[in-house]
Amino acid sequence: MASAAYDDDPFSRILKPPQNETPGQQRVRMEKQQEAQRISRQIDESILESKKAFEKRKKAIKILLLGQAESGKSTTLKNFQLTFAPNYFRDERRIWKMVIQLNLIRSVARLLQVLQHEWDATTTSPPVSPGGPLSRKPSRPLSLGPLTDDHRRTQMRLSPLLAMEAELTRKLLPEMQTLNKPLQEICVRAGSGWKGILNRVASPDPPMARPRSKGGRPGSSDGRNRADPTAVLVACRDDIVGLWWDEAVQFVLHKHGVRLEEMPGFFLNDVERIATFDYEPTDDDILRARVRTLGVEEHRLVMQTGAPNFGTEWYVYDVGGSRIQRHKWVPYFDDVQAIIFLAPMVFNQTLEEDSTVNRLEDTMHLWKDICSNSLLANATLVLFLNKIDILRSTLAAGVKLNRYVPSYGDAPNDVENVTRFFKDKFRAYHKRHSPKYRPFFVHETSVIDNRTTSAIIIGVREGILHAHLKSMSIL
Ligand SMILES: Nc1nc2c(ncn2[C@@H]2O[C@H](COP(=O)(O)OP(=O)(O)OP(=O)(O)O)[C@@H](O)[C@H]2O)c(=O)[nH]1
Ligand SMILES: [Mg+2]
Repeated sequence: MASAAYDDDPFSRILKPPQNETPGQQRVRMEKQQEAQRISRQIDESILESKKAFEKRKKAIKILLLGQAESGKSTTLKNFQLTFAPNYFRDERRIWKMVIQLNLIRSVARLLQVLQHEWDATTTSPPVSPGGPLSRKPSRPLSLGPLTDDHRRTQMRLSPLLAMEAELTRKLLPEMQTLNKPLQEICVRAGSGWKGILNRVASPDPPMARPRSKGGRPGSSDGRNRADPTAVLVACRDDIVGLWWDEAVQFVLHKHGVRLEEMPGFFLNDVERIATFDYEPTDDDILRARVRTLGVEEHRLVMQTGAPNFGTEWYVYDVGGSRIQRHKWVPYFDDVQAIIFLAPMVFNQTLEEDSTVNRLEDTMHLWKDICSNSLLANATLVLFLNKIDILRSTLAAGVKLNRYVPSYGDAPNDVENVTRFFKDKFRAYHKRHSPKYRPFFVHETSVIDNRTTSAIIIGVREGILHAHLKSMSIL
């Protein structure tokens, strides 16, 4: 009977013990069978786990941060992290310290570049001397412009900083060597483990490198240890401070229309605090640090509130905003509940990737595309009119909006009127181009200010949760 059953069932035939099996062979066969069963159970369990994770993820709320490059997407993500996990950056300060140092070095490099342009341009111009701390000493000018040979000497003393920038960028971003463009920003490819790389490069300062006194020059005879950005920055601190606050230098920057304070990752006002051996970035510093995003990064956040089993898990997707990055956004469109769109209120600048396109014009086009996209028809759109602080300082500096946007006409050139003007424009596009009705949510933000941004984010979270529950007919 047993033999007939084995012959009928193909599985049983496979498992059928061979004829004349010895007890030893039987033991080995049984052990193999048990091992096979254990592996099969393991596979079943992992399939179940993945299914559970998939279901959980389907229930999770997904937010996509969109907007052009430098609009403030990654900074908004940092605000989410700080709002829902106040100690988020505690263990990352060393990494951010290096980013901030590189941001600072980049500003110095840009400053020196402008001075060089001035030297190149003024060799035949009549001298202009607005004076200033560096130009008070009598010295023979090398050029006929406002800059003296004191400025030249400072420029030469700062050259180790530039060498350091090139060296660090090479270490951090080997792929950028091929681009070979001067003054490039630090950028990170999503999922490249960039924090790990930075952590390895940002080795702690050796104890022997600490100065005996403030501003000492340790590490080598002139203190400019080529491998340590902290030591080089400390050694260059007084020169950077002197140059940045020098009246002649400010005059040249103004003359060339360069507002370094509007550059991403601007830390020149904080050199005395940052260029020290004991510097540790604050959360505010980290919010202002600039790292360009390439690709799409997924960040999981777990929140304390929400309906039981619902609304506690959020995924925030941070994307690269430059034009060549935007096609990578689309695969995320059909699975998100909400978009936070960052529209920087910078009306007098052009895109870095295309200097013929005004930033605000690009933002308006992008907003129109997002509003009209049918894959996003059910998503809640939240608009952040960001960089309000920069708008304020631009208007205060006397820059007229109607020079860039003639339709603004003769309305007052102040923050209140300008903001209202843009709000109305964005609202009109939203109404006209959305495939079906949806409410218009807008906030004026300056996402480098965590206190006000946190309050906005908490409100946005409630709004998104509410809309999501409603769409699932839970409310
Ligand atoms: N002053 C000011 N600076 C801001 C504001 N929002 C962002 N920034 C700064 O602008 C720079 C660019 O911000 P990011 O958040 O990196 O921009 P992004 O949209 O992620 O840019 P990509 O990654 O290139 O797409 C950073 O140095 C920020 O600190 C703001 O409201 N005011
Ligand atoms: Mg970014």
